[in-house]
Amino acid sequence: MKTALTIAGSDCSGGAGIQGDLKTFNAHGVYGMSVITAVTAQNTTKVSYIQGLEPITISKQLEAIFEDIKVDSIKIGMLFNKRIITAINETFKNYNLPKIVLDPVMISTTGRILLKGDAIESIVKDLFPLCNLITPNILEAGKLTDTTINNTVDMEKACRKLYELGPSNILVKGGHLKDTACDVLYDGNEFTYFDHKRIDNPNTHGTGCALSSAIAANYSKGFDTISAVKSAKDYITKAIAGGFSIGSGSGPVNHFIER
Ligand SMILES: Nc1ncnc2c1ncn2[C@@H]1O[C@H](COP(=O)(O)OP(=O)(O)OP(=O)(O)O)[C@@H](O)[C@H]1O
Ligand SMILES: Cc1ncc(CO)c(N)n1
Repeated sequence: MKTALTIAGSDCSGGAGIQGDLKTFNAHGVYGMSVITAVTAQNTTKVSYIQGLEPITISKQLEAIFEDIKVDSIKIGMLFNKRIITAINETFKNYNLPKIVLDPVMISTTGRILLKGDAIESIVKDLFPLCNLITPNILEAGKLTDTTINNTVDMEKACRKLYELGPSNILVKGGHLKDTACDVLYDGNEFTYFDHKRIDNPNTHGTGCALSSAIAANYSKGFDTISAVKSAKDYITKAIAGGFSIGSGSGPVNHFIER
């Protein structure tokens, strides 16, 4: 069986972060492992508390996995602060790394900051060059490129700028666009569009986490980037459409879907 590792924050409500990623790996038939960077107290309405873990706790988790188990892909999500990013970067130097998908998580759906300001620079400098793919939403891509993104033309421009920062592929996600949910992929040469209709459903908590971990799972199974993203986009579209409602805010997507 193929494996996948998520390096991300814990979401006790089970929709996003580590919990959402492991559910996604499972749904893809890939053995999931996790390195927890931060523990959040959150639900469908808010993030009420965040505890970033000590860098040593993160390095030790990474070492325990890499010393013993073959990791076929890595998904990176919430990193929270600069010290955590440095610990990951330093530990990574000791191992051969598989394909890495990095979702530069900055703000929760409910508006809480999940990445401290000075950490953005470290993600770009230390981690972007190691990534096979990064998956910012339009707000994150805007912040990283100092631009405002309102449409697919702006998304293309952001892709070009982000590519210069080192990742081999860029996927700017359009979940926060007004009329469509079009994601734009750039491989440094060509653009590919993954255009699906917007689904009118407030239960989109963890969509970004599920998309990036589905792509990582597909990489583990040997898919190339376009096939991995296409299959992940189909998955997340079904998972949003098949949504159920728990909690009084933005509920999670449904991983119990027919595939
Ligand atoms: N209402 C929607 N209808 C269809 N697809 C959607 C919808 N909302 C998000 N998506 C899709 O879900 C995926 C995640 O995109 P989004 O831009 O919401 O990421 P995100 O903001 O990082 O997610 P999160 O809310 O987990 O932080 C993308 O493929 C996007 O196109
Ligand atoms: C732990 C965690 N990671 C990512 C997100 C973004 O959806 C979230 N809300 N919580």
